[in-house]
Amino acid sequence: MLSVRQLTRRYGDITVLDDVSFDVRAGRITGFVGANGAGKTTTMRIMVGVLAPTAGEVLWDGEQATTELRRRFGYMPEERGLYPRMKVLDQLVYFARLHGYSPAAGEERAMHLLSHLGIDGRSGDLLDTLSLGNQQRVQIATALIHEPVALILDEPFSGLDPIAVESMVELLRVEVAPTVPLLFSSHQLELVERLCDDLIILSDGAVVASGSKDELRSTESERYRVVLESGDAAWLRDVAGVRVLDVDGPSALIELDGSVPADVLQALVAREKVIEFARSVQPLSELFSEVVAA
Ligand SMILES: Nc1ncnc2c1ncn2[C@@H]1O[C@H](COP(=O)(O)OP(=O)(O)OP(=O)(O)O)[C@@H](O)[C@H]1O
Repeated sequence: MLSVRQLTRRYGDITVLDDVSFDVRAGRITGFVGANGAGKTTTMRIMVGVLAPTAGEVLWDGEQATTELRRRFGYMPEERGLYPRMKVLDQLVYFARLHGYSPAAGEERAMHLLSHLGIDGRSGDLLDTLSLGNQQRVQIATALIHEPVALILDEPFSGLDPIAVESMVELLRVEVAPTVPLLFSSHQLELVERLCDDLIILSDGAVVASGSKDELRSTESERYRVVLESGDAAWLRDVAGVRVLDVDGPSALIELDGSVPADVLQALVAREKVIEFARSVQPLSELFSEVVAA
């Protein structure tokens, strides 16, 4: 498990990270979200060791992460850092060799990743002749080239078309061993919602929520979407144990303050025909606005 504890980072008088602690568990995909300037990149750079924290530490299975270990992390920086005038395969083999691969093993690994990403046909091309999306695929291949023990990806999906996103997601699912903690930042909340198991929400340099996606979305009281056959659902406001959050004609979003769902449903059908009574899961975008605005 990869963890950060009480990370603080200051630039002069400005504190951009303030006492940040969280865990990135192995075998789970952890999404890292927060508004522009919240401190995601700063945190990730500290985790891989390219930036020093003002205070706090990065732990691996509870012990301080060494430089040696962090060399085995895979990192996709926000500012993509490849050689534009070098051929795609040559640079992947170059990075593989920096990690101790032989030229043949490096080439094999590189071609394996490129073919997974659907760009093996471009292996002999100069990087800057590829589209931005394809350059990004090469960047992810670079992060994976040495079979990393942990993966930290800063906005890996930004600017990609849906097919490229799918091939990258598929590659991560297949290539990343279940023992590898994977943290990725993104502003695409629907994508984060679909992909991640765990979530960390950062706001103004502080963690405002963290945990499994399901835990974070389950509110104290249960929410249900109710659709009546006709009329106006506003009368639900008078039903005991029900708090109405939203009404739109015959449909309403309600919260049950500890009351038994079956009892509430019974009270509703006694009065009117109910077409739908279904548990409603809070979308991530709503959770995000709630915790960031709090
Ligand atoms: N070298 C620096 N000197 C001063 N301030 C900095 C420096 N680097 C980053 N910051 C500030 O730290 C804050 C956090 O920046 P960071 O890039 O970590 O945010 P982020 O969450 O990754 O944002 P984004 O989603 O826009 O990429 C910002 O206010 C930024 O201006």
